[in-house]
Amino acid sequence: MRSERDGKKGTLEGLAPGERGVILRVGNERGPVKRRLVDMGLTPGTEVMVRKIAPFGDPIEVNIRGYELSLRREDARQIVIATGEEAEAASLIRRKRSGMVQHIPDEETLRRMDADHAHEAAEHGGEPDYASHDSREMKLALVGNPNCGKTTLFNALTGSNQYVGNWPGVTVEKKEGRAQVDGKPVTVVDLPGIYSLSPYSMEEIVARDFIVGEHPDAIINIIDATNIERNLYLTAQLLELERPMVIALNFMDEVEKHGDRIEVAALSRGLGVPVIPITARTGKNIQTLLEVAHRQMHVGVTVEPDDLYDGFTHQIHHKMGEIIHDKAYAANIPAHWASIKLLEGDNLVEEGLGLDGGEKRRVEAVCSEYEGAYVLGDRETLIADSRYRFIQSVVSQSVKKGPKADGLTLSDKIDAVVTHKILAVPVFLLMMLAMFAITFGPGQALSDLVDAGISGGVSEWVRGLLAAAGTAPWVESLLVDGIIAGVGGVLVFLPQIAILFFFLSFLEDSGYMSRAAFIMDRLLRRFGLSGKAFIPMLMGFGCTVPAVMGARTMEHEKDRRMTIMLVPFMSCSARLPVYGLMTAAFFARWSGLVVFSLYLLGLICAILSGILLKKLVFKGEPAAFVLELPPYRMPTLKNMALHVWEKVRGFLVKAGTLILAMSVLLWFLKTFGWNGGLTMVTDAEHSFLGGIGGAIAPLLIPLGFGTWQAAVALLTGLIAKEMVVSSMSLFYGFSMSASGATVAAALSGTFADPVAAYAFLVFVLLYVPCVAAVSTIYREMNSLKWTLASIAWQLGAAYLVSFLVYQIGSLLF
Ligand SMILES: Nc1nc2c(ncn2[C@@H]2O[C@H](COP(=O)(O)OP(=O)(O)OP(=O)(O)O)[C@@H](O)[C@H]2O)c(=O)[nH]1
Ligand SMILES: [Mg+2]
Repeated sequence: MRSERDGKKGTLEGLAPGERGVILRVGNERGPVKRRLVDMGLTPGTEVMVRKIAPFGDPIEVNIRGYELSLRREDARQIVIATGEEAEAASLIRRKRSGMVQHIPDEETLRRMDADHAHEAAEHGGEPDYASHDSREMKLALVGNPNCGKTTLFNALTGSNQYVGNWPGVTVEKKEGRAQVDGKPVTVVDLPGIYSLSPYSMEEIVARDFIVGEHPDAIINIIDATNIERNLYLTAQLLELERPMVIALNFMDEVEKHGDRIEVAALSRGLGVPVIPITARTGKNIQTLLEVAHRQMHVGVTVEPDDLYDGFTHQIHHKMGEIIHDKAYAANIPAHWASIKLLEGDNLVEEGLGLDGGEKRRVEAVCSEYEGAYVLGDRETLIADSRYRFIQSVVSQSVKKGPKADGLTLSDKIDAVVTHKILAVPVFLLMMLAMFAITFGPGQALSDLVDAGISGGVSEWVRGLLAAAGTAPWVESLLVDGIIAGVGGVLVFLPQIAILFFFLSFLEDSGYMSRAAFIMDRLLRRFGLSGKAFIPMLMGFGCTVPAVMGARTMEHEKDRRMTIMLVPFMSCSARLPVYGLMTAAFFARWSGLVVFSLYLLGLICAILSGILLKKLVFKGEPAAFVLELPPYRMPTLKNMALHVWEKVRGFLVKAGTLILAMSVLLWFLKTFGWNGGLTMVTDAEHSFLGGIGGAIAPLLIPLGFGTWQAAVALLTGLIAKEMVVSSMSLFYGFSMSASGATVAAALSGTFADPVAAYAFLVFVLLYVPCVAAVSTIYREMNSLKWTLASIAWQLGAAYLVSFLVYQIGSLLF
């Protein structure tokens, strides 16, 4: 019998935490999962180590090429590995074999290639077009892997405040901004992150279409210097585009902290493009970067990407070029790149070129020749391998890893708890509980202070002023009962909203989001979603609009639609004022717990909907789950303050515009009615609102709050959820500094008991989010049918669940 040390062959799935192996083969069939694995560095010959196994035994987290990646067991099963001596033997054989089959082009071929290149350059105008460059504003594209700091750099260059977070997939659409270089303005374009130029998900397609289709004048390729090998894989593909390019070596602060050394000059020599070390977070060296990028735009193409491949790949690539070269120029697709993409089997490029039958057959023949010559794998892996070997040769000459920090890194220590196989889920729930307890505990006290200020101070002051001026009673009513009650009623919740966003932004900036996806994958997969869906769901605690857009990172269209259907159930911050008002009135001592139960209920409804939708509509296999887990980073105060401020500002603007206007409108509709003509009514029940609300109210009786006030409040909530609070304070005219008991007494007309109040909260939690969210859903779904379906689903869920809550609750309490 052989001992463990002798090594064994098996799949990655079989490794225990801490075990290492060398990849022999990745998958049998070509497909998106396999391509993604290969793009992310899982190529034959690479060492992998299993780091962790998620709660419930799936997915697993591996370390590959110096970074952490999570993948499912079923995908890990496709990866054949060897361990111990077996691994050494395997890599020896591999080296020999690949040496054996390497064809070095002979002198004659090389000469012919050179001549071709010269010919090509002359024919298609290799000279840069200075005149046209000077007459229009030039465009610089920021391109790089997800989470490598593109947006941070974008913000530093353009002075913008675009969203930055420590997880892959923050940016999902392209954004333009302006920067100055040599006194001239240039346009800088921030793009979603990509791992390769073979896109999978919607936001990645945006990036590739821009880079390849819209011809930016130069590319700034940002590289995470702490993870250079994997990042350079995209660089290799960008070099294939033969565009003016400069490399921004980001995260230099972390490199220095780790004690690594990067020979920038050697790296630049190896890659054939300028490399500028920067720290995007502090803005260090970014002006130099901009100047070099600008120079590159004028210099034009500076690289000869043929060096990227081994001799045989080079030769095959050349053959491919001969077949498609004219078509590529006609289709305005870079020929060198198109040839290599065809060899990799990229369908999008194949369609774009519009090859005829004969050409397709010749392309196939070349591909077969390529695959046939190697014993090691299919063309996709072969090309990736070729690129990675080039990268390794460059990296080995330019990067010196510092003395490895012995023992566990900080990230490991945090992960030991946060992704622990038993503790992970309780830790998540505890974190949420703490977040809501603080928001609704001490946060509530802060709100009360503001509250006292507004109602005690402002209202009384305005009342006094108006009385002194002797204005008509309706003016006082409009100002005090309409505007101050409506807008002020919402404004008092500002501190709580700020606190909630402070916590959310801490989670987003720290690196927890990817871990949450890692922990939840197994659970979410039950209803056919990947753990990635959990990221948009968590974002939904902030605001539904960006969360719905965040679903773009889902690889399958089905998954994306389903995620969009679920996200509105997550309780957004606009619902917070409603919780604040009602819990203070009806659940004084238990308000934190009651609110937590609502957040949890939203989550549960999302998951239950997922299970149902999966059974009914979105049948099929869940998409792959391959997700990078970035190291934890201490969130910067500046970034968090910025997030909070953006939200607070948005909230203030909303209060000053939408909510103000709506409050005036509501006041009007509540104060006047139609009685043969426009008349001021004494009893609001006879007002316009009373009429509208009264028509809907009977529907709400089974839910416990069948009054016109509740009906109207819910209607106005469609405009913005905060309006529910404005409406209530408008209708019941309770003073805002009133104690919970007084408010409860005022509201007792609608809510006979806490059960009815809770049912109302449940309805507010689950029913259709605001118009802004619905219009985002419409845009992202790009279908009226789906938008209506989503509205109907949410209304149905809200009605059903609050019905159950009220009916069952009334029996129990
Ligand atoms: N220490 C350090 N952190 C940085 C630096 N640049 C960016 N970060 C952090 O890295 C994380 C990712 O930054 P982003 O700018 O959102 O990255 P991105 O490339 O736009 O990511 P996606 O939009 O997801 O593709 C954030 O937590 C940043 O604060 C840097 O130079 N040093
Ligand atoms: Mg970004």
